[in-house]
Amino acid sequence: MPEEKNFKQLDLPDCDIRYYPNFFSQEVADAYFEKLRTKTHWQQDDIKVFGKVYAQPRLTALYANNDKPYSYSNITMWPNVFNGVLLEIKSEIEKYVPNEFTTCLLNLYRDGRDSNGWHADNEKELGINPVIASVSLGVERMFHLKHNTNPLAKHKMILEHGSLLVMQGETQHTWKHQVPKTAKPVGERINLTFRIIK
Ligand SMILES: O=C(O)CCC(=O)C(=O)O
Ligand SMILES: [Fe+2]
Repeated sequence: MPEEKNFKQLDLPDCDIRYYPNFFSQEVADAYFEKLRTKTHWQQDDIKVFGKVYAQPRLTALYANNDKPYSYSNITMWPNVFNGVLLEIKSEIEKYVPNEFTTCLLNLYRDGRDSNGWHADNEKELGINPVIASVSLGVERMFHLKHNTNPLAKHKMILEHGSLLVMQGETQHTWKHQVPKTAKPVGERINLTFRIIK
């Protein structure tokens, strides 16, 4: 039997999104942040938007237990081999979200100018109705959700240090999400999204 932990099911149509506010304790989350900040092979890719090339407004890294690449927005990322801290986080998540995640995409938002624009994680290598388990470490940032066809269906929430957000079911087909820039002077945030790519 999978273990239970307190979560809030978001009351939104056509999706299945759960938020676990304190999935990791403050101490554990602090230690993960520090390790991932220094040990991750961060990269900054260029993205093409309407034919113009920009540096992606955040650093990223891909880790996996296989050699499958992940492609989005004209970028193809090749994975590093999972390290100890990512394997530890992955196995803790899998106790509550029964799945065998193969891959983790990491984002480092260096300050409030870094962001992640409106998108859905609907690349074909993720399969239909992917389960995406998203861990937040470091400063809190806003997370926005909007329905693809119903302009009244939208939501804004804060992703806290040590939290876990799970998006599953039809969510990636019916909703988009973003982490907007903020004018507030904020420090670094690391986000980990565990996914399955076979
Ligand atoms: O940083 C986040 O909370 C979201 C990241 C995200 O949506 C992604 O990497 O696909
Ligand atoms: Fe995403």
